[in-house]
Amino acid sequence: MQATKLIVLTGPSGVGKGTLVRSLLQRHPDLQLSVSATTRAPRPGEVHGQDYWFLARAEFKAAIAAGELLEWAEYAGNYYGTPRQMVSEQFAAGKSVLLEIELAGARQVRAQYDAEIVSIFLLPPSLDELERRLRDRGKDSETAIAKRLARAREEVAAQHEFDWQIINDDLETALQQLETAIYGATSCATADPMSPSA
Ligand SMILES: Nc1nc2c(ncn2[C@@H]2O[C@H](COP(=O)(O)OP(=O)(O)O)[C@@H](O)[C@H]2O)c(=O)[nH]1
Ligand SMILES: Nc1ncnc2c1ncn2[C@@H]1O[C@H](COP(=O)(O)OP(=O)(O)O)[C@@H](O)[C@H]1O
Repeated sequence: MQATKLIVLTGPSGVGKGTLVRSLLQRHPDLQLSVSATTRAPRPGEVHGQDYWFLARAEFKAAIAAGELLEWAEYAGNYYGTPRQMVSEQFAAGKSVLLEIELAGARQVRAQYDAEIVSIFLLPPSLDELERRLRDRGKDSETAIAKRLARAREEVAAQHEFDWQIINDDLETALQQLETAIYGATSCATADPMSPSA
């Protein structure tokens, strides 16, 4: 029986957070992924309410004013935030919730909760490889890629604020290390992440 936790996964755009989270949720259906709100336009194939709650800027600002967001931040020209309600409901039901959010949001969450948080920073093998992944993904404009890479440098510099740092080089290895961070070493004897700093 696992204790209820708030799992915060952060890392530069293109590092592979979404890819790893999809595999993690398949292997651990008990885990609840928080669906964020954003003012970013949907990418082809993204579904409202599933990938994000896609809001107009005025709607997003109204949600902030009404205190509906647990945290929020501006990223590459758009707003992103975690709706508070889903997290509270799942927590009340004894379920662990996974937030896939950027650095400023992760800091806000850490300021509100303490003991029950597991914070994880996902790193690329190199910044060159990060750029390659962003380009190969083919979902962002050149301007958007440039903004994401600039932000990546700032985010990587803050990696030690997090309990765990995991390098997403080999996907399966990173997934196993993620499982160790969340569920403990007994569920996965092969992982060897850096030890928690907190
Ligand atoms: N603070 C915060 N950041 C978020 C939230 N949802 C997504 N993000 C982050 O916003 C950044 C941009 O997300 P997105 O436009 O989907 O690009 P992608 O991560 O490259 O696919 C990523 O670093 C996400 O982790 C949220 O609710 N709050
Ligand atoms: N370990 C990995 N090795 C090589 N490519 C990867 C790896 N993990 C993810 N990718 C690829 O990198 C790109 C960005 O991954 P994505 O999950 O969208 O990142 P994020 O959600 O962090 O922005 C995708 O094309 C994905 O297939």
